[in-house]
Amino acid sequence: MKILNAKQIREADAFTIKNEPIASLALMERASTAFTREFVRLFPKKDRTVHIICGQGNNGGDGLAVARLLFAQAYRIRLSQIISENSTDDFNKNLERLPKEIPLEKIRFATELKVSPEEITIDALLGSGLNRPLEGRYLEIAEEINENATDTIAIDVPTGFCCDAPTESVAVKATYTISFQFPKLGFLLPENSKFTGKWLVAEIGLHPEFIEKEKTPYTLTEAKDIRKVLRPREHFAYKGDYGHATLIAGAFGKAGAAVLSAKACLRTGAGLLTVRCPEKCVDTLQFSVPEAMCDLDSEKEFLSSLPDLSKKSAIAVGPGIGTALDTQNMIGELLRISPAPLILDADALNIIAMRDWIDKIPEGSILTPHLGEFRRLVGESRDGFQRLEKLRELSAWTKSVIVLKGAFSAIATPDGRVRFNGTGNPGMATAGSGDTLTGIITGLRSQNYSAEESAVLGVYLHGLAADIATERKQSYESLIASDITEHLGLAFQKAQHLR
Ligand SMILES: NC(=O)C1=CN([C@@H]2O[C@H](COP(=O)(O)OP(=O)(O)OC[C@H]3O[C@@H](n4cnc5c(N)ncnc54)[C@H](O)[C@@H]3O)[C@@H](O)[C@H]2O)[C@@H](O)CC1
Ligand SMILES: Nc1ncnc2c1ncn2[C@@H]1O[C@H](COP(=O)(O)OP(=O)(O)O)[C@@H](O)[C@H]1O
Ligand SMILES: [K+]
Repeated sequence: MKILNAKQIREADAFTIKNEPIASLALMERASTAFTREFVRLFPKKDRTVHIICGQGNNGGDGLAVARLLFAQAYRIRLSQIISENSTDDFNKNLERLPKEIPLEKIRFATELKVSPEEITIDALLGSGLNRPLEGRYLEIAEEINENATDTIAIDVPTGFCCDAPTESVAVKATYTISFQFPKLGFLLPENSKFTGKWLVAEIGLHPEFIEKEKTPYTLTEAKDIRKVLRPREHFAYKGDYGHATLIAGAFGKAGAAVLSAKACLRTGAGLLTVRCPEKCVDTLQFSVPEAMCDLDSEKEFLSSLPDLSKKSAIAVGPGIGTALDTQNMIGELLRISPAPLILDADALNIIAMRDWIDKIPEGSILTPHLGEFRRLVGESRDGFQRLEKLRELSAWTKSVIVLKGAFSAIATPDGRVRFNGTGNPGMATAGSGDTLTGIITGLRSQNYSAEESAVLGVYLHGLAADIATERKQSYESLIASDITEHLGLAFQKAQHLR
């Protein structure tokens, strides 16, 4: 799914109006109907008054149409119209169509607006037409909503929310945002979830030809993209067909990281797996993952040297390795001689940052930093937008795929594209879930998926498995990394659409 900026969305609206063709008023009706459908799903009970706060632009026009549509479904509605000098034609037409039974209050000063916690508040004040930070009356209204509303549902975007740049002033903090056709880039960045709340996208039938041809570096991966890339297992397959992966992982006290990665790698379908680990990790590994072979380092407690890496289909390094000097030197050697593209995670990334070795990363590798590791690699970012630019730069610089982990993990490729992932949940903010991801990506890379495919598929399946685990038997609180691996089977089935 493409992520377009506010200007492109305006152009998509205009193109649709001209070429479908459809009257702009009818398009507004379609958008409002789509919003109403989602709203009714979220709030099927009609026991609370719905207070709709409208500006006089097209976002306010949507608000008026939504008022009429909800009123027709027997919701109790009241409207506040924030009076300003101008109004759009479609706003005016929807005002004419508004049933007389709906109470409408004209608000000139912010102090006249009363927001009640007992009501459901719909924010239709400003949408994607925002062209400067909120100030004066609009700012006071946003503050009044934030202070007193309990459930605020934003039409398209919360008032004051900036789609494509940091939101620098006050904005409405919505409980839900029901957005039209496209997720907005800002929805995917961590500092903005306080404004959007939970967001969802309502399809409004903007012209497919426009969407097809419009260029953007940003997309959100959908189930159908995954299905296209996943390859079925061959009937006459032999384990050698699915590669021999190597995982360089573990240190004394951190054998668990190696175990989690190894299990996830095998559960993802690698033909063979060898884990290179310090001696003190071996028993734990062999006991917990008997399917994996172990290759012992000469050191007992930490890794100090490389195993034989010839004929390996994927080499992952990092989970639980620590940063001992010998381990640092081992990483230096690996970057120098690596015969196959690498998957670099955790302390391998920390070592690269400490030793200033970004230039040495072999082309075609996959890096999987979380926010902290990313900061160590490329320094502080002012905000999520600048961080995205740094992500794209790092990918181009290293000619590698970079997975910036978090909610909506972002996967950058050297050609400048960024693919966001929508599966996963906050239960995954738990020890070892990153180690599991490394295993999954390694398993895919080992089966000869490209670096980009492995990252996109891996992150998707990782999140999907966590979602299934949470839905079936865990809560966000109780989810642990092993649950993710245990549910990879169901994730594959769902992704392949067998169930
Ligand atoms: N045909 C279309 O273009 C469609 C538009 N739709 C709706 O229209 C919205 C966009 O409508 P508009 O472009 O009319 O804009 P808005 O309704 O978002 O804003 C109205 C006007 O407010 C002014 N404004 C901007 N920033 C301000 C600020 N900080 N303080 C005070 N005033 C400010 C601007 O002059 C802007 O044109 C979308 O978010 C969506 O809800 C939908 O109905 C779908 C179809
Ligand atoms: N709130 C969240 N929503 C979705 N996914 C999340 C969330 N928090 C963490 N994750 C995912 O969980 C994993 C955590 O990885 P990481 O921070 O490296 O954990 P660890 O170091 O403990 O293994 C990443 O894949 C990340 O995308
Ligand atoms: K709004």
